[in-house]
Amino acid sequence: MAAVTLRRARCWCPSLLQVFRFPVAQVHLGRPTMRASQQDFENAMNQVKLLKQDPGNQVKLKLYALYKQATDGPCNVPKPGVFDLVNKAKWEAWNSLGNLPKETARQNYVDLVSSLSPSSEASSQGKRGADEKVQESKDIVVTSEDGITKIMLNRPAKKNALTFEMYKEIILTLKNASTDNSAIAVFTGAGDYYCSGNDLTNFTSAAGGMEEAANQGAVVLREFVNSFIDFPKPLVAVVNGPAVGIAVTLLGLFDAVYASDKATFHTPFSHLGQSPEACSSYTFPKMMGSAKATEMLLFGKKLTAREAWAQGLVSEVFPDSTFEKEVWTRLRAYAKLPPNSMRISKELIRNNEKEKLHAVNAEECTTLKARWLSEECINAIMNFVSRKAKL
Ligand SMILES: CCCCCC/C=C/C(=O)SCCNC(=O)CCNC(=O)[C@H](O)C(C)(C)COP(=O)(O)OP(=O)(O)OC[C@H]1O[C@@H](n2cnc3c(N)ncnc32)[C@H](O)[C@@H]1OP(=O)(O)O
Repeated sequence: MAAVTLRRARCWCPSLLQVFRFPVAQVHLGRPTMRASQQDFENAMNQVKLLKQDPGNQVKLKLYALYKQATDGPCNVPKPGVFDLVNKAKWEAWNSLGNLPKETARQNYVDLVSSLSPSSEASSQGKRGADEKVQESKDIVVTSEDGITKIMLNRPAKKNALTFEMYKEIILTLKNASTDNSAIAVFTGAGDYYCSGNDLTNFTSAAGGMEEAANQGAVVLREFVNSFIDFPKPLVAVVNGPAVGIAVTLLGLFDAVYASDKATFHTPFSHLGQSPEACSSYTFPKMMGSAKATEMLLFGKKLTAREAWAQGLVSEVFPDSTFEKEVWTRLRAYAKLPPNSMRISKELIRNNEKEKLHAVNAEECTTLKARWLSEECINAIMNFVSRKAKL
């Protein structure tokens, strides 16, 4: 009979652990099996504690599921309720293993941990060093050259989805850029996406539960959007690929938007049980008329770059093959224009509706806070999370 002592792991980011408190166990299961032995299993559990980098919620879910299957066998406990987000995701991950034999689960656990082990971390870091990409690990890369502050969303493996930390970093970056020596500020994305919008695990991985996360989310979002409303210099988006959610709605607060013809613009708020943000409930109908804004903001119609141009959301579309070269050449020329003149002209344009934009932002944040706690939204987010958990 197995004797299992549960305790909490102390590794990676504490807030993530609070979410997926998968047990690190001292397990005595008796005889070793033909494949991964009990000792291998225990070693793997210890290795997990030594990981320097958070492997992400999906991997943690997988580890949790394999651990439970290896120790308790197939999942036969009741499914947690719809509002018990974390336990429901864990249950789904475990349940998805069906009747996988304990020995196989144990072997899979050992294999998974070994793929995350410090030696593989070290070798991948070594590769990065050889490429001299010093800032590779940062999610927001800020550079300043030729009068341009370039703000690159740099989380390509997650399609540049925005974490809470990234929102906060961007607020600070814009604050710095508003007083630095550059003439203009430019946002772009690393990899094939511009940005896939809000990281949908922001809420499932919040330490203090959904209500606390919704409160904090609304405060951060309001400040985040305010920093775009108030940014004093020309703000340009170089949309290198698909944009989703808040990455699209924010564009209504930019001064110019240049898009590759591979870019798409998608705001699936109703699909997510959410509502528009970044002042788009005001800027989109004003820009494209209410019929077209409804198709995007209520029905989640995805636009091509050319359609977005036709609606006034995009300034100009470029062939992907020449996009980077053409756009940056142009931006370098714009950045040589007299900066004070550009700043004053922007102020004239923006001052006409700054007050209105702040009021809209406040109302949208209040509305969203309630949406995040709704069953429609919670279900949509959990569907996304659990879809991945089953991979
Ligand atoms: C302070 C809080 C403010 C909140 C403001 C409110 C903002 C609202 C919004 O922005 S709503 C929009 C939210 N975004 C989405 O709904 C997009 C969700 N993602 C997807 O639908 C797809 O991932 C995709 C279409 C962007 C890309 O699909 P595909 O090409 O098939 O790639 P993958 O799905 O395999 O994605 C690769 C990898 O990235 C992870 N990922 C992508 N987008 C997100 C995201 N928005 N949140 C979290 N994770 C994301 C995805 O899970 C994969 O990870 P994995 O490799 O499985 O670990």
